[in-house]
Amino acid sequence: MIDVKELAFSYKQQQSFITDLSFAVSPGEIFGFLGPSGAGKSTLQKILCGILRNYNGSVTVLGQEVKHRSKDFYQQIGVDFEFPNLYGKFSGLDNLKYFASLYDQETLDPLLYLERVGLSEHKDKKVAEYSKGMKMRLAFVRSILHDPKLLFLDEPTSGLDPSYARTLKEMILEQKKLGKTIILTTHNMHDAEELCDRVAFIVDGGIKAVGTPLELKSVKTEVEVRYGYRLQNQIKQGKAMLTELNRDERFLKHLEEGSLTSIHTKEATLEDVFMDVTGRRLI
Ligand SMILES: Nc1ncnc2c1ncn2[C@@H]1O[C@H](COP(=O)(O)OP(=O)(O)OP(=O)(O)O)[C@@H](O)[C@H]1O
Repeated sequence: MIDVKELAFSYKQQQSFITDLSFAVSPGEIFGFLGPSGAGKSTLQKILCGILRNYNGSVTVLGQEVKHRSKDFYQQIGVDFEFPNLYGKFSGLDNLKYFASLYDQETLDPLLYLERVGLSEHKDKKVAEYSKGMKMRLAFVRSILHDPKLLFLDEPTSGLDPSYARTLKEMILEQKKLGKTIILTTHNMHDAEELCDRVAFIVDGGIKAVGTPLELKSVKTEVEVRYGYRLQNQIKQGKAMLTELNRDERFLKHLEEGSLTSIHTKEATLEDVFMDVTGRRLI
């Protein structure tokens, strides 16, 4: 679906921002770009969807070199970038009707999808009067309206209230079930873990690691154990590395005496691994 080989890209102010980058995305995958602000996630997305064309190397998307994409390329991809480009003087429904009219193929029913993202009652309101979250939900619907094979989503849930963030995540997973390929940009490790089949760690315009969230986390083998125990009518807490628990005298004593009150492991998060691999925090 996407095949990037030896990609190189410079901004005027930032020469050689991307150098020698190669990766591939299979059909039906949700592939995440995870990285902090300024890492190059949006730049990569803009290259993949044909907005930035002055790159070197090869970027094949849907079988086409994006630099020389054909006219029907945009019929097959959907784009939802962070700052939605919507028409403020049109209503939400009219925005969707207008975008639907740009496509050759039949589109989804705008009313049905406005309802799903909680915008039915605001469908006739001018988009200029929408809140940021309302615009984001509308922009998401716009990106899937023409039933594209490939979706580019840039922070689709950032800043949404939890219930709409959940709705959008369910709709993203629904798109995957329909066989769509999705490139999802995020700096939220929870979203990356919940939604992505594979995740690429992006820093300084490069990919520092790629894998499933489980594979990436399994690199970090040091697991900490925290346990609670009862001592003179008080609950105290102890900790040890899992590999050293069998030599932790306090733990063994309370285990034998039956005075342990809790045990839990603190497993590595994607953010822990991200910091280990890249030396950077996600935010
Ligand atoms: N049009 C541009 N001209 C020059 N430099 C740019 C341009 N757009 C982005 N950059 C620079 O390229 C780098 C990567 O930016 P990019 O927007 O791709 O990062 P990002 O990972 O998407 O960040 P965020 O999470 O904040 O959106 C940054 O240093 C940014 O300043």
